Amino acid sequence: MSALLTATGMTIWRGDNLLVDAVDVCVPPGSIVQIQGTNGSGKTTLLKALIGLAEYDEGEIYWRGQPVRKVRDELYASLLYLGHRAGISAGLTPLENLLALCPELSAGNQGLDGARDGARYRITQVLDELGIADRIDLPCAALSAGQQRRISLARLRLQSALLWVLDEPLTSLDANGYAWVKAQISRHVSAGGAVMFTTHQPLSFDPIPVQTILLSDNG
Ligand SMILES: Nc1ncnc2c1ncn2[C@@H]1O[C@H](COP(=O)(O)OP(=O)(O)OP(=O)(O)O)[C@@H](O)[C@H]1O
Repeated sequence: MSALLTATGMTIWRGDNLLVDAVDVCVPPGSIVQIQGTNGSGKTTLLKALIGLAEYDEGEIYWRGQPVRKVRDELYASLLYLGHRAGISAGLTPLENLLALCPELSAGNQGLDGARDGARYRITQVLDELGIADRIDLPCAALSAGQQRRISLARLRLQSALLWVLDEPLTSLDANGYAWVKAQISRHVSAGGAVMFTTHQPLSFDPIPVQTILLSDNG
């Protein structure tokens, strides 16, 4: 099956540092790609460059075989990106944050009680899986770092997207959270989706193979 995202010769300088040196990337449907490296090795920079959120010096990026600059909207329509930070508003509740972050839930008929109740029901179910359903109406500022991370990760169950791009998705999580994220990734790729993420440590998803892009300290 043809690849979703591919890139050839990705080269990224930051100041005098060659962070990423002629790296090739291929993300087919049903695959897991991990970008691994130490602190400061360029993982986030490469991940963001691949989806148009950071500049790069050399390389070609393609979405489904088309130069990405011509089909960027198609890439974004198929993308779920979770950044390094939780990306939620501290003054809003988990429910409010997730309604805002999940277009499928917030679009259209939020003025109608039935639609709002349906969205709340779906969000409550996912937060229950994550062990934080009882926090649904508290301001996120009152939640721990790991709980805030879980709010952000709930999007993996609430949004529908072919390609997940996750920057250090296991940050701040305990063993249960870690297992939940791994299960979501396995489920997604088993259903034909693809996942690309950054990590400090290599992760295993047996029996699903993982492709590793290893960045060295200075690219
Ligand atoms: N806009 C920029 N200008 C100058 N240096 C930058 C810029 N962006 C990133 N860097 C540098 O590039 C290096 C790589 O940063 P990056 O965030 O990609 O690393 P990382 O591998 O994701 O690190 P960590 O594991 O700590 O999150 C760092 O030394 C950082 O300071």
